[in-house]
Amino acid sequence: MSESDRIFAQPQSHVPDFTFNEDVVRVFPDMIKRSVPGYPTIVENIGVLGARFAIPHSVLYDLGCSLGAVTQALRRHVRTEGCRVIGVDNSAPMIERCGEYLRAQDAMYQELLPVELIEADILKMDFQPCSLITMNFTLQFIAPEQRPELLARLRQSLLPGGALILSEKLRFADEQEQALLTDLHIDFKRANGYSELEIAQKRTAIENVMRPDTLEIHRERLSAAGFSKVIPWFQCLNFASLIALP
Ligand SMILES: C[S@@+](CC[C@H](N)C(=O)[O-])C[C@H]1O[C@@H](n2cnc3c(N)ncnc32)[C@H](O)[C@@H]1O
Ligand SMILES: O=C(O)C(=O)C[C@]1(C(=O)O)C=C[C@@H](O)C=C1
Repeated sequence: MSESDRIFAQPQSHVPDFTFNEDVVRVFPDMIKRSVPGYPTIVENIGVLGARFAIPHSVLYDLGCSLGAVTQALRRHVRTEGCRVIGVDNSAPMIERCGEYLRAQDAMYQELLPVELIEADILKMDFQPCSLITMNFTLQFIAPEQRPELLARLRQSLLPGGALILSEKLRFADEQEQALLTDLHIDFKRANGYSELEIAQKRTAIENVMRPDTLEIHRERLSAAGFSKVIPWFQCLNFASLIALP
């Protein structure tokens, strides 16, 4: 089982940039649930949405799969014949632990979709034709200047009738909206037991590596990448999920 997240509980003289290392992997399920409002709802419903877009005998990608929460939800909900899931992450400890979780799921249920796990940088890999791509809080960790090309390549690999499901932390152009939703997100973290020190040190750790965009920038960039329609289906505070159609 996953341990509780105490990573930022002690004062650090220098807070290093956040990485998905062994220490984070150990506490990740607890960390993401206590940090991202709506995370369990988003994950479960990506399984439900996935079932609608999955095309028989096609690939479903889970990019930045971490411990495979979305992959597991797809396996709970998608019954489309001949589909298989490919989970990709460039963190070796994530992929290793993800494999253990998926083997546990295999042992509990029958007739689950097959899964292939790949340790790779999504910026460097080639994508097969696919009916579903999920990036659940992954794009925000990709350098902004590399996002347009990645999205264009993903759009090219999507089959007609498929979809990209993109979940991201948002920022807001309107100052008041940005201030209120940031404060409410901090309230959410406090309500989940994080101290002021933990909240402050985590913010320092992620500020150089996680760069949220506004919904307007997401829309424009997805459209420039060739997506015909962008449909927000979930928002809780400053976290949202979008369906982008090819
Ligand atoms: C916030 S986590 C994703 C959470 C996960 N999708 C879930 O729903 O539980 C972001 C993940 O993206 C991965 N990642 C970041 N940049 C990547 C890249 N260039 N290629 C592959 N994976 C990447 C990280 O290693 C991390 O596991
Ligand atoms: O925005 C924050 O403060 C977060 O902690 C967010 C966030 C995320 O959105 O991925 C950052 C890193 C961890 O993966 C868990 C949550």
